[in-house]
Amino acid sequence: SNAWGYGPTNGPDTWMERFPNAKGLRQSPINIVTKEAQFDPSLKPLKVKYDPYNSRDILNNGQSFQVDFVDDTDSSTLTGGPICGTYRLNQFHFHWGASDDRGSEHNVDGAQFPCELHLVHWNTKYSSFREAADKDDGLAVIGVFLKIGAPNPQLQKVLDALDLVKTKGKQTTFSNFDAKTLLPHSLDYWTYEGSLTTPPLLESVTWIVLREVISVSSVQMAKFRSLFFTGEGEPQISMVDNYRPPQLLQGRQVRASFQ
Ligand SMILES: COc1ccc2c(ccc[n+]2C(=O)c2ccc(S(N)(=O)=O)cc2)c1
Ligand SMILES: [Zn+2]
Repeated sequence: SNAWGYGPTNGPDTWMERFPNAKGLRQSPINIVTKEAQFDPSLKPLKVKYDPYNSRDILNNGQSFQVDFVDDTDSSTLTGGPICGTYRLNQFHFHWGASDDRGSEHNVDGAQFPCELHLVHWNTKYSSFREAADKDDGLAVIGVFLKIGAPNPQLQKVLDALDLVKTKGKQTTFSNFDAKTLLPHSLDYWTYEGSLTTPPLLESVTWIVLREVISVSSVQMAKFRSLFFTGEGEPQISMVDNYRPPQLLQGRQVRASFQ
Protein backbone atom coordinates (compact mmCIF):
# COMPACT_ATOMS: atom_id res chain seq x y z
CA SER A 1 0.00 0.00 0.00
CA ASN A 2 1.36 3.45 -0.80
CA ALA A 3 0.18 4.96 2.48
CA TRP A 4 3.02 5.53 4.91
CA GLY A 5 3.10 3.47 8.09
CA TYR A 6 5.40 1.51 10.36
CA GLY A 7 5.52 -1.82 8.51
CA PRO A 8 8.41 -3.47 6.55
CA THR A 9 7.30 -1.91 3.22
CA ASN A 10 6.05 1.54 4.30
CA GLY A 11 8.00 2.29 7.50
CA PRO A 12 10.34 5.17 8.53
CA ASP A 13 13.18 4.07 6.20
CA THR A 14 10.85 4.47 3.18
CA TRP A 15 9.36 7.84 4.12
CA MET A 16 11.98 9.96 2.30
CA GLU A 17 10.67 8.53 -1.00
CA ARG A 18 7.50 10.63 -0.76
CA PHE A 19 8.35 13.10 2.03
CA PRO A 20 11.66 14.87 1.23
CA ASN A 21 11.61 16.61 4.64
CA ALA A 22 12.84 13.24 5.98
CA LYS A 23 16.36 14.32 4.92
CA GLY A 24 16.00 17.79 6.46
CA LEU A 25 18.33 19.45 8.96
CA ARG A 26 15.88 19.64 11.88
CA GLN A 27 14.25 16.22 12.00
CA SER A 28 12.72 14.51 15.05
CA PRO A 29 12.94 12.52 17.23
CA ILE A 30 16.54 12.62 18.54
CA ASN A 31 18.64 10.92 21.20
CA ILE A 32 19.02 13.41 24.06
CA VAL A 33 22.60 13.21 25.41
CA THR A 34 21.99 14.69 28.85
CA LYS A 35 25.62 15.74 29.44
CA GLU A 36 25.56 17.77 26.20
CA ALA A 37 22.30 19.55 27.02
CA GLN A 38 23.30 23.04 28.17
CA PHE A 39 21.41 24.71 31.04
CA ASP A 40 19.90 27.96 29.70
CA PRO A 41 19.01 30.36 32.56
CA SER A 42 17.00 32.49 30.13
CA LEU A 43 14.47 29.66 29.64
CA LYS A 44 11.21 30.42 31.44
CA PRO A 45 9.11 27.90 33.37
CA LEU A 46 6.48 26.13 31.29
CA LYS A 47 2.94 27.41 31.88
CA VAL A 48 0.26 24.82 31.06
CA LYS A 49 -3.43 25.75 31.38
CA TYR A 50 -5.77 22.99 30.16
CA ASP A 51 -9.58 23.16 30.46
CA PRO A 52 -11.25 19.69 30.59
CA TYR A 53 -14.26 21.28 28.92
CA ASN A 54 -12.28 21.40 25.65
CA SER A 55 -11.75 17.65 25.29
CA ARG A 56 -13.96 16.42 22.46
CA ASP A 57 -13.28 12.91 21.09
CA ILE A 58 -10.86 10.02 20.82
CA LEU A 59 -9.89 8.72 17.36
CA ASN A 60 -7.96 5.78 15.94
CA ASN A 61 -6.22 7.48 12.97
CA GLY A 62 -4.51 4.34 11.69
CA GLN A 63 -1.08 5.34 13.06
CA SER A 64 -1.90 6.01 16.74
CA PHE A 65 -4.93 7.13 18.69
CA GLN A 66 -5.44 10.75 19.60
CA VAL A 67 -7.65 12.78 21.94
CA ASP A 68 -8.80 15.90 20.09
CA PHE A 69 -9.54 19.22 21.76
CA VAL A 70 -11.77 22.13 20.75
CA ASP A 71 -9.20 24.82 20.02
CA ASP A 72 -11.34 27.81 18.93
CA THR A 73 -10.52 29.80 22.13
CA ASP A 74 -7.51 30.30 24.41
CA SER A 75 -8.91 28.07 27.16
CA SER A 76 -6.31 25.28 26.82
CA THR A 77 -2.91 26.84 26.24
CA LEU A 78 0.85 26.51 26.62
CA THR A 79 2.93 29.63 27.30
CA GLY A 80 6.38 30.37 28.75
CA GLY A 81 9.17 27.83 28.44
CA PRO A 82 11.17 28.28 25.21
CA ILE A 83 8.23 29.65 23.22
CA CYS A 84 7.03 33.21 22.54
CA GLY A 85 3.32 33.93 22.60
CA THR A 86 0.42 31.55 23.15
CA TYR A 87 0.03 28.05 21.74
CA ARG A 88 -3.29 26.17 21.89
CA LEU A 89 -3.68 22.45 22.69
CA ASN A 90 -5.00 20.66 19.57
CA GLN A 91 -4.59 16.97 20.47
CA PHE A 92 -2.53 14.45 22.37
CA HIS A 93 -1.46 10.97 21.24
CA PHE A 94 1.10 8.27 22.02
CA HIS A 95 3.82 6.10 20.44
CA TRP A 96 4.61 2.67 21.86
CA GLY A 97 6.40 -0.66 21.27
CA ALA A 98 5.44 -4.31 20.79
CA SER A 99 7.22 -4.99 24.10
CA ASP A 100 8.23 -2.95 27.15
CA ASP A 101 11.86 -2.58 25.91
CA ARG A 102 11.00 -0.09 23.16
CA GLY A 103 8.35 2.34 21.94
CA SER A 104 9.39 5.91 22.71
CA GLU A 105 10.53 8.21 19.90
CA HIS A 106 13.02 10.34 21.82
CA ASN A 107 15.78 8.45 23.62
CA VAL A 108 17.69 9.66 26.69
CA ASP A 109 21.38 8.71 26.75
CA GLY A 110 20.55 5.94 24.29
CA ALA A 111 17.71 4.52 26.41
CA GLN A 112 14.23 3.95 24.99
CA PHE A 113 11.05 3.97 27.08
CA PRO A 114 8.01 1.72 26.40
CA CYS A 115 5.81 4.67 25.47
CA GLU A 116 5.86 8.43 24.80
CA LEU A 117 2.98 10.93 25.11
CA HIS A 118 2.86 13.94 22.75
CA LEU A 119 0.71 16.99 23.56
CA VAL A 120 0.45 19.00 20.33
CA HIS A 121 -0.03 22.80 20.41
CA TRP A 122 -0.18 25.47 17.64
CA ASN A 123 0.90 29.10 17.65
CA THR A 124 -2.06 31.47 17.82
CA LYS A 125 -0.20 34.04 15.69
CA TYR A 126 -1.59 31.79 12.91
CA SER A 127 -5.31 31.31 12.30
CA SER A 128 -5.47 27.51 12.66
CA PHE A 129 -3.48 24.33 13.30
CA ARG A 130 -3.32 23.64 9.55
CA GLU A 131 -1.93 27.14 8.87
CA ALA A 132 0.59 26.83 11.72
CA ALA A 133 1.68 23.27 10.84
CA ASP A 134 4.26 24.28 8.20
CA LYS A 135 5.69 27.45 9.87
CA ASP A 136 9.09 27.48 11.59
CA ASP A 137 7.45 28.57 14.87
CA GLY A 138 4.09 26.97 14.18
CA LEU A 139 3.93 24.08 16.64
CA ALA A 140 5.09 23.14 20.14
CA VAL A 141 4.90 19.54 21.32
CA ILE A 142 5.39 18.45 24.94
CA GLY A 143 6.88 14.95 25.10
CA VAL A 144 6.39 12.86 28.24
CA PHE A 145 8.05 9.46 28.76
CA LEU A 146 6.08 6.58 30.28
CA LYS A 147 8.04 4.12 32.44
CA ILE A 148 6.86 0.69 33.63
CA GLY A 149 5.73 0.91 37.25
CA ALA A 150 2.50 1.42 39.17
CA PRO A 151 -0.74 1.56 37.19
CA ASN A 152 -1.59 5.15 36.17
CA PRO A 153 -5.23 5.90 37.12
CA GLN A 154 -5.41 9.08 34.99
CA LEU A 155 -4.10 7.22 31.93
CA GLN A 156 -6.61 4.44 32.64
CA LYS A 157 -9.47 6.86 31.81
CA VAL A 158 -8.03 7.15 28.29
CA LEU A 159 -7.31 3.40 27.97
CA ASP A 160 -10.88 2.52 28.99
CA ALA A 161 -12.11 4.32 25.88
CA LEU A 162 -9.91 2.25 23.52
CA ASP A 163 -12.43 -0.62 23.32
CA LEU A 164 -14.57 1.72 21.20
CA VAL A 165 -11.78 2.75 18.75
CA LYS A 166 -10.04 -0.57 18.01
CA THR A 167 -9.79 -0.08 14.25
CA LYS A 168 -8.69 2.68 11.87
CA GLY A 169 -11.22 5.49 11.50
CA LYS A 170 -13.21 4.67 14.64
CA GLN A 171 -13.88 7.60 16.95
CA THR A 172 -16.00 8.22 20.00
CA THR A 173 -16.91 11.12 22.27
CA PHE A 174 -14.33 11.77 24.98
CA SER A 175 -15.44 14.71 27.08
CA ASN A 176 -14.39 16.35 30.30
CA PHE A 177 -10.85 14.97 30.34
CA ASP A 178 -8.16 17.03 32.07
CA ALA A 179 -4.95 16.46 30.08
CA LYS A 180 -2.99 18.15 32.87
CA THR A 181 -3.50 15.01 34.99
CA LEU A 182 -1.17 13.17 32.56
CA LEU A 183 1.77 15.48 33.38
CA PRO A 184 4.42 14.67 36.02
CA HIS A 185 4.94 16.91 39.06
CA SER A 186 8.07 18.56 37.68
CA LEU A 187 7.91 20.46 34.38
CA ASP A 188 11.72 20.53 34.01
CA TYR A 189 12.45 20.01 30.30
CA TRP A 190 14.92 19.69 27.47
CA THR A 191 14.12 21.73 24.35
CA TYR A 192 15.31 21.80 20.74
CA GLU A 193 14.04 22.79 17.28
CA GLY A 194 12.65 19.81 15.35
CA SER A 195 9.87 18.37 13.26
CA LEU A 196 6.74 16.28 13.17
CA THR A 197 7.86 12.66 13.71
CA THR A 198 5.39 11.36 11.14
CA PRO A 199 4.84 12.37 7.52
CA PRO A 200 4.69 15.09 6.32
CA LEU A 201 7.67 15.53 8.76
CA LEU A 202 7.20 19.30 8.69
CA GLU A 203 10.07 21.19 10.38
CA SER A 204 7.76 23.33 12.47
CA VAL A 205 8.05 21.93 16.01
CA THR A 206 9.63 23.40 19.13
CA TRP A 207 10.13 20.20 21.13
CA ILE A 208 9.72 20.35 24.90
CA VAL A 209 10.66 16.94 26.38
CA LEU A 210 10.00 16.56 30.11
CA ARG A 211 12.74 15.11 32.29
CA GLU A 212 10.34 13.48 34.80
CA VAL A 213 8.48 10.36 33.62
CA ILE A 214 4.94 9.23 34.37
CA SER A 215 4.17 5.62 35.27
CA VAL A 216 2.34 2.97 33.26
CA SER A 217 1.86 -0.68 34.23
CA SER A 218 2.64 -3.63 31.93
CA VAL A 219 -1.08 -4.48 31.93
CA GLN A 220 -1.84 -0.95 30.77
CA MET A 221 0.79 -1.25 28.03
CA ALA A 222 -1.00 -4.39 26.81
CA LYS A 223 -4.13 -2.24 26.38
CA PHE A 224 -2.28 0.09 23.92
CA ARG A 225 -1.24 -3.02 21.97
CA SER A 226 -4.86 -4.21 21.66
CA LEU A 227 -5.49 -1.58 18.98
CA PHE A 228 -5.14 -2.19 15.22
CA PHE A 229 -3.52 -0.16 12.43
CA THR A 230 -6.10 -1.70 10.08
CA GLY A 231 -9.74 -0.88 9.51
CA GLU A 232 -12.80 -2.93 10.45
CA GLY A 233 -13.17 -6.03 8.27
CA GLU A 234 -9.52 -5.90 7.08
CA PRO A 235 -6.88 -8.50 8.10
CA GLN A 236 -5.85 -7.32 11.57
CA ILE A 237 -2.39 -5.79 12.12
CA SER A 238 -1.69 -4.87 15.76
CA MET A 239 -0.92 -1.20 16.41
CA VAL A 240 2.58 -1.56 17.89
CA ASP A 241 6.05 -0.10 17.20
CA ASN A 242 4.50 3.12 15.84
CA TYR A 243 7.66 5.11 16.57
CA ARG A 244 10.27 6.77 14.36
CA PRO A 245 13.89 6.06 15.42
CA PRO A 246 16.19 8.94 16.47
CA GLN A 247 17.45 11.24 13.68
CA LEU A 248 20.78 13.08 13.27
CA LEU A 249 21.26 16.18 15.42
CA GLN A 250 22.89 18.06 12.47
CA GLY A 251 24.58 20.58 14.74
CA ARG A 252 21.49 21.49 16.78
CA GLN A 253 21.81 22.49 20.43
CA VAL A 254 19.62 20.82 23.05
CA ARG A 255 18.98 23.19 25.97
CA ALA A 256 17.94 22.27 29.53
CA SER A 257 15.59 24.32 31.72
CA PHE A 258 17.30 22.88 34.83
CA GLN A 259 20.83 22.48 36.22
C1 LIG B 1 -0.21 19.69 6.74
O1 LIG B 1 -0.58 18.31 6.74
C2 LIG B 1 -0.49 17.63 7.90
C3 LIG B 1 -0.13 18.24 9.10
C4 LIG B 1 -0.05 17.49 10.27
C5 LIG B 1 -0.34 16.12 10.25
C6 LIG B 1 -0.67 15.50 9.04
C7 LIG B 1 -0.90 14.11 9.00
C8 LIG B 1 -0.78 13.38 10.17
C9 LIG B 1 -0.46 14.00 11.35
N1 LIG B 1 -0.29 15.35 11.38
C10 LIG B 1 -0.07 15.96 12.59
O2 LIG B 1 -0.79 16.89 12.90
C11 LIG B 1 0.99 15.52 13.52
C12 LIG B 1 1.98 14.64 13.12
C13 LIG B 1 2.99 14.27 14.05
C14 LIG B 1 2.98 14.81 15.33
S1 LIG B 1 4.23 14.38 16.46
N2 LIG B 1 4.36 12.81 16.53
O3 LIG B 1 3.81 14.91 17.74
O4 LIG B 1 5.45 14.92 15.94
C15 LIG B 1 1.99 15.70 15.71
C16 LIG B 1 0.99 16.06 14.80
C17 LIG B 1 -0.76 16.28 7.89
ZN1 LIG C 1 3.78 11.94 18.21
